[in-house]
Amino acid sequence: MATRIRPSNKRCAVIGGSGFLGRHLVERLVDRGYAVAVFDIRQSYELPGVTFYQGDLCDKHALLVALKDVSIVFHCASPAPASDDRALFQRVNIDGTRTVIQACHEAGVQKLVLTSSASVVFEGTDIKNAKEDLPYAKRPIDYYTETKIQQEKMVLEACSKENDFLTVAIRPHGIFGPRDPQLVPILVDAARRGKMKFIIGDGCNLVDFTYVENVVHGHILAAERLKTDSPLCAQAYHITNDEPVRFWDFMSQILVGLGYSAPRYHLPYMLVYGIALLLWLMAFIMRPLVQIKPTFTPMRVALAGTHHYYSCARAKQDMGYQPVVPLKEAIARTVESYPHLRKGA
Ligand SMILES: NC(=O)C1=CN([C@@H]2O[C@H](COP(=O)(O)OP(=O)(O)OC[C@H]3O[C@@H](n4cnc5c(N)ncnc54)[C@H](OP(=O)(O)O)[C@@H]3O)[C@@H](O)[C@H]2O)C=CC1
Ligand SMILES: CC(C)CCC[C@@H](C)[C@H]1CC[C@H]2C3=C(CC[C@]12C)[C@@]1(C)CCC(=O)C[C@@H]1CC3
Repeated sequence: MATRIRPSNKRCAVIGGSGFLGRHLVERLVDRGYAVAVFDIRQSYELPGVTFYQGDLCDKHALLVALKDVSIVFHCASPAPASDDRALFQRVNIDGTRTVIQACHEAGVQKLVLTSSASVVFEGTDIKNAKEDLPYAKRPIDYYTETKIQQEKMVLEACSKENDFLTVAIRPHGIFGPRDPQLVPILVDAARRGKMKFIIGDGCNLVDFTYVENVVHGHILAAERLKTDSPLCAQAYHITNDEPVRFWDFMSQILVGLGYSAPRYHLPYMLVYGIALLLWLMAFIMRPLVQIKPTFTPMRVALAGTHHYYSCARAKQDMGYQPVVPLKEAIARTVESYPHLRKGA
């Protein structure tokens, strides 16, 4: 019988390694002595110890080149949630993830760590300290969430101890930190256009915002603790800062840190949600004629006006997870990293 030569445990690949989370993950893996292959549709930087492979993850042949001699694959590529393009989400998150799994099998990869999302259970209503056993959203709030659910199911179902292929899913929530192209830039853009004067709802809703280095720490712990006899096999894990914060306090701290005023006036949640829904519908109908990108999408309004925080007790118990950067320090580091977005810059 032919024996399969095991690739070195220190060779890994990061699919989506040019993105916000992916690049932070790559930098930390290199610090820890891993040789890293980045597979991404674009190359955004260069780093010693990292080999770049540019390609679409739906292309198995391109993936196989990057996965040669790799033992661990981190899959953190996805179209941006704001793209709202159903066909693109289906192609990349569902068909593409199926291709990633096939390529892992063919390349002899032993571990696949998926970046899922805590929002796979979010339906637009309050979630308080939820554990991972909460059922997937029956009515996902957008195509992004819908396809993240399918993606997570597919990766966890692919776990097979017999075939020496182990999988685990990390569910972060509200990732923020230096170089994030979403949260801080969108917030500042809204503030600059005078749209951040209002608090949606009573402003008391608690939310998890997770510093990117904590998310990276969760991914690396998961990869290193994922073994045939460990409880991590085929499981999903919430990774948060473990410090739920009022959504509007968090936004205000970022805004004030960058020199903008904090929102002050309250608007009823249902009113804003109704307007956002109407705008989304109009944008959808007019799409063939003109591209409109509303700041306040139904998803964003739901996220801004409800509780959504998650327990990471399972990650603490099974992989010894603890956040490495507390929220206060994380906000300070983030604000400092965006000098170009300061008021007046
Ligand atoms: N940001 C957040 O708050 C949260 C994110 N997540 C998950 O974390 C992961 C990383 O998110 P984040 O870093 O914010 O996202 P980014 O958009 O910054 O990174 C994703 C990377 O994947 C690339 N990519 C997209 N499509 C393909 C493709 N077909 N083939 C190869 N590469 C592709 C992107 O390229 P391009 O930019 O050109 O599209 C980008 O470089 C995602 O899976 C996301 O669902 C989960 C919870 C919260
Ligand atoms: C205009 C303001 C009302 C809101 C500005 C901030 C928002 C852009 C962000 C607040 C919560 C964020 C969030 C995500 C994206 C950016 C926010 C909406 C995700 C949707 C990213 C992908 C996920 O998997 C879940 C995230 C939840 C929180």
